[in-house]
Amino acid sequence: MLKELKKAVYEANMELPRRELITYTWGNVSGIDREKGLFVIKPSGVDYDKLKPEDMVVMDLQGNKVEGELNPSSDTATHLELYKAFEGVGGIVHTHSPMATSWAQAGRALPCYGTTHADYFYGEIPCARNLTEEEIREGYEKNTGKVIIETLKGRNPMYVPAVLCKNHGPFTWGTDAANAVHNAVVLEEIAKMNLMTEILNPSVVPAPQSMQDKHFLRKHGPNAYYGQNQS
Ligand SMILES: O=C(CO)[C@@H](O)[C@H](O)COP(=O)(O)O
Repeated sequence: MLKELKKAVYEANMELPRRELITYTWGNVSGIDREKGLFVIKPSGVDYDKLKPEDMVVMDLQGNKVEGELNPSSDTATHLELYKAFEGVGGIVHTHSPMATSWAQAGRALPCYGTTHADYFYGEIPCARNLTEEEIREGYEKNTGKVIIETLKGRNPMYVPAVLCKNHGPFTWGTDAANAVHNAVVLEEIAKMNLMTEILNPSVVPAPQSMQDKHFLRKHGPNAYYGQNQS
């Protein structure tokens, strides 16, 4: 079942150590087939150098495992909440990438200081609040998803395909698993650049809105024209 999607999700997971976004098993990638109402996610706690495409776990949108020998990622319920809330999302990534996780631990949102950010994320990348004790007891991973959704209320999640979870780490998403990993790589680079920017200039302010609009909308807006798709 879903052999192609399992291969794509496996490849996306293997990109995390290749891009040095994870250490040991600190992360996970999933991808969804919305026509079948199923998604594929990395198994929990399996070393990446032992991972195989056939190890990927198939889940339904009620959170039931429908195929796979191994237990799904411990963050599966977070991925599921995001798939249910964000219709355009085809793939989701969670990592503990050092720089983005440092901003998350500091409880800081990532302001848009330049065009690198604006090419991928429209406006600041927010930091979600901590879960309450009750939310943790009720279901940590499910409510992590709900807090991410709450944090982006009123914003287009495909325009801001990332949220930092306070004291935890980043979640990113995209049109498919590979695109979600691409956004995770860019997020880590932005986190690095933002830290150095603030060290070089503690009074730095976000890039002008007109610059942010141009850079984001030329690639992702309704009349995108970037690259080779210029009329
Ligand atoms: O956020 C966490 C732990 O804090 C998880 O992302 C783990 O680091 C990866 O868990 P599995 O996907 O292997 O269950």
